[in-house]
Amino acid sequence: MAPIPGKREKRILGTSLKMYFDLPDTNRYIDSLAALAPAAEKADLDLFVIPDFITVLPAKAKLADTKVMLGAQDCYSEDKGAFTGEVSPVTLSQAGVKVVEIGHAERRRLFGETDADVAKKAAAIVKNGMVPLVCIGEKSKSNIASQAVGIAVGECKPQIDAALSQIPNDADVILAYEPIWAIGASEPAGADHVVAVVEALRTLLADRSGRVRILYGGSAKPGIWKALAPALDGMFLGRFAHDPKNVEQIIQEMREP
Ligand SMILES: O=C[C@H](O)COP(=O)(O)O
Repeated sequence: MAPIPGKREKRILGTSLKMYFDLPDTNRYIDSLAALAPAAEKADLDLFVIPDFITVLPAKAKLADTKVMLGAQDCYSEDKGAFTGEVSPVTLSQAGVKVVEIGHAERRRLFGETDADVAKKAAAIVKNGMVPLVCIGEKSKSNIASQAVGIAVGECKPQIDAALSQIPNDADVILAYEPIWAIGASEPAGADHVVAVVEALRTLLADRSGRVRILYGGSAKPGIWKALAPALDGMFLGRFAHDPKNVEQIIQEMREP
């Protein structure tokens, strides 16, 4: 069903733990996030957490009595076969994963993930009943503010086109707009830039009938949501979620007025 003009999607907040925590720390972290589930529900917010593969199953057990969605940091594009070291989307789905992150800047840069890989993985994720969380973003920061939005949209468009090319028009998708220069930085991208880019990206998505939610990621932290809220559906946290108090604070900031 096409979105009703002016109607906002349910807000969504989540974090990827990347490879920051060891096993005991990840388990402790999942416990603390589970404890925030009632606050997220009260704020009418979807909350998700993406641990490493090893912790997916214990995390599923810890989150069983909550509505916190479980994610995975990657998956392979085939369901089964001779693909040593890869993780099947079938297995992830069976393990309780609802959201699978693909195309993160670190995977593109360090592990050679391409737009074509992202497209195949998105198809496999949707086929297995999960939602692709597709990371997009421009590589460099333009010094000329008036050109920065156009450059960003120009780099994000082929990433989006590829990710959506192999999935049905009515499939739900989450996009995480993460300017690469803002990932792992001390400060997030400026809200004016993010809002302008995301508004432009939404016009490219107008023909989709499935639910599209767009998150901001890249040094996202407490205090920035209000300025992003007019254009964004949520935030994708990294390091600044490591202290659960920050997540708690952001949940409060994201409550509908
Ligand atoms: O997956 C999360 C993003 O890459 C942002 O990470 P960061 O907030 O640590 O920069």
